[in-house]
Amino acid sequence: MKNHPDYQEELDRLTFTKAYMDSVIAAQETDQETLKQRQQETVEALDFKDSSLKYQDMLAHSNFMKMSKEQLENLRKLRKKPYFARINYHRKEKPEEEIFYIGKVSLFDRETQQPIILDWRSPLANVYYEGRLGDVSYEAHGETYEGNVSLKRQYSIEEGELQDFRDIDITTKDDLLQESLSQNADHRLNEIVSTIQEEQNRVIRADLRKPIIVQGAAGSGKTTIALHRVSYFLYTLKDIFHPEEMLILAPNRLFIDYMKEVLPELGVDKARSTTYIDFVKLVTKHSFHVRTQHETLMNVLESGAEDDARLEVASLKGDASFQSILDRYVNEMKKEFFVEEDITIGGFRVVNGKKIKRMFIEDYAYLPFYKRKKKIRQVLTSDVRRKKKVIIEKLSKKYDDELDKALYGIKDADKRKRRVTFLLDKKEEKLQEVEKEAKKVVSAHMKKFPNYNLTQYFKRMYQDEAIFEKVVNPTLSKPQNQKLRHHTMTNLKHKTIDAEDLATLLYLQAILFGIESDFKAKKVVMDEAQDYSFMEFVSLRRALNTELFTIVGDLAQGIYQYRGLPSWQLLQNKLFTSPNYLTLQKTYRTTIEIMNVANELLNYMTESVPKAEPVVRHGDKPVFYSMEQKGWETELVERYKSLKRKGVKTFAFIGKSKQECQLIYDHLQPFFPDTIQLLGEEEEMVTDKIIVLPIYLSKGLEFDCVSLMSFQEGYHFHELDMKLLYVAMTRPLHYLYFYGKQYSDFLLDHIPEAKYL
Ligand SMILES: Nc1ncnc2c1ncn2[C@@H]1O[C@H](COP(=O)(O)OP(=O)(O)OP(=O)(O)O)[C@@H](O)[C@H]1O
Repeated sequence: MKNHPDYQEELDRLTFTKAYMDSVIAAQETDQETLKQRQQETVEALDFKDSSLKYQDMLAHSNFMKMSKEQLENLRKLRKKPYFARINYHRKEKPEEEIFYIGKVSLFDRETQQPIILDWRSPLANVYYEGRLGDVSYEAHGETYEGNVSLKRQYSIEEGELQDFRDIDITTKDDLLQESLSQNADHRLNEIVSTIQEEQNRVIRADLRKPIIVQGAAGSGKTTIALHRVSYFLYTLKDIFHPEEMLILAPNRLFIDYMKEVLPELGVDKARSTTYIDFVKLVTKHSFHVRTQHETLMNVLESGAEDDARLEVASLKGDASFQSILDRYVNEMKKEFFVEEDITIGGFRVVNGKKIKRMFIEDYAYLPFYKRKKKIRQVLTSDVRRKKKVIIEKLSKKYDDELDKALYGIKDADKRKRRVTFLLDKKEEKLQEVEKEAKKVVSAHMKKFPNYNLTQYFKRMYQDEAIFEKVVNPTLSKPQNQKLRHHTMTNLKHKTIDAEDLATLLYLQAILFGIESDFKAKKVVMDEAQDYSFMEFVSLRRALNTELFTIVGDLAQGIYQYRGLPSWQLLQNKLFTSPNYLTLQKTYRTTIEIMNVANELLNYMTESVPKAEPVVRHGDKPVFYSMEQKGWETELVERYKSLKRKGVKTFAFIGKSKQECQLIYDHLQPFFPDTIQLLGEEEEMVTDKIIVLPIYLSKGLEFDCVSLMSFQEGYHFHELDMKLLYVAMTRPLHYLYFYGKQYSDFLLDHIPEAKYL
């Protein structure tokens, strides 16, 4: 690097950038006098010549910047690595080529508006990610700018010191990517802004106003890219969207913790990240116990009862056809709001019943039913108040006229007195009656409207046989009907619902009661999206009333296939108007040797998902170790120690089910007394421990070395087991081992022998 002709220039640039950052940081912290003095010192310390004047100027401007605390904090962090790339770009309209340095956030010279660092999310930075050298164009503010890139350079900067830099051209492979992939996993998502690849960049920057569905192979960067898209979204639409309006849905809390590590870096930590189960609980405030899809999966795996009615019912409740059942139910419930009686006070009609019904059906049709009810109450209250005044005036006038008549028309004093007293009393009584009636009439009328809560609505759908039959019959067969009702009613006796009922709750909540504005996300990101049922998508779409979904998943990893999405087409055809659909085929996590084995399983799956293409990185072939051999545990310990010595950091023992994991833990704990952790759903991973976890919890995670273990539960040659195995096999970065009784425990008998040892 030191012999490179640009070495000095690069060194100077880094020194200047750091000095500039220091000035900006100091400007926020220090008083102006001290600042001037400090700047003077910094300028004197900079000994590069040509551009020093320009730099001095820039430094002098740095104190005008006003920054938020957060920006300042970011700047401090970034000082260690201000930028990671540079482009030399000649825009057609400009007289000469310009140099741009690209980093995680932008920094501008206040006076000239020239970028000192260009944000990776800015339109111009797209040029770095897309294509290679030569003619390129980029879009900003609806305009296309043509130009030419003559240089793309990557930097490796550590603790503020330039370690290395190299140029990318058509022939050189992406060294930085290779280097980054060869590192160890430390239970967190890596920083990848500097190595985002072209196909990934397309996902990040795809039209932000449209929903996007991404089918991506295991390890293709779906999670990472989805989060970068969030960051890009917030940057590009910062004036319109706030991070709080963003909802990120992940499969479990463990995964959320894992994601959160990367969120602050991307500036999206204020987004709400949660699971679908927790989100529905928050929004609907239901108090049922939820039997999760994970529990169901475990039951299936541990009891082998795959034709369980529970699975069939879950599949029915998640299916697209269930929406018509719910719509029919909602329609039935709607009829109860058609209250058509007039409102009268003192015998006068004050509101026409037809008008009240019309308010519900037409005027407030855009509102949820109970919000309409509330509006109607408001309108009726004000109508009654207004009309009451008129009635009182009319009545008063009527009695006053009669009084006049009595006073001036009745000659007999006694008669007159009686008549006047009578009229005065009558007037008083009538007016009081009107006042009294007016006070109560609206409340009394509103009682004619239904008044149930969400739980009651949910129960009623199943408990009221006539309604149930009416709404379900057109869609389901008799036996399906019976199973659905029987299963749900049994659940309800135990105050329990299935995870698949949550979509019903959210759907009903949205239509009947509406969603509190605090929970109304405008943009939704769904990871591991293949595991959501169609109705879960429908319920979110309906509840949040937005099309802005980023949906990433992999059908080959659909281990909840009894309820999950059968294809992405369903979303494309039935849920969104014209979503973008993109695929990510290259896989970055694991080595060619491991992927070669995992890819074999895809041949046997019913979904036609393309095979993952590993980025060129070789490693050891996966190895099978027999548990029949005496002393295999001691060998395992030795293997572990040797890998540790080699610098391998994270290890996982993965079992098919929770039960299997308990066996793994119990058996191996004596061999790793202080270094093994059996992971539960609510627990955090302890650093430096070997993690024992079931496949469903390993989703989305990665480890340097993964050992699949089968004490009791082997994998069978059918769809679910192949998917489970595929998920497990694609977790390691570097090493994959199988520990079992025979090769067939891991379906290795269906995989060419040459691919493993
Ligand atoms: N462009 C990239 N540069 C460097 N590393 C990358 C890049 N893209 C992805 N990776 C790395 O590849 C690994 C897999 O990424 P990620 O977990 O986002 O993939 P995924 O598609 O969600 O995987 P899975 O579906 O198997 O859970 C991570 O370690 C990530 O940092």
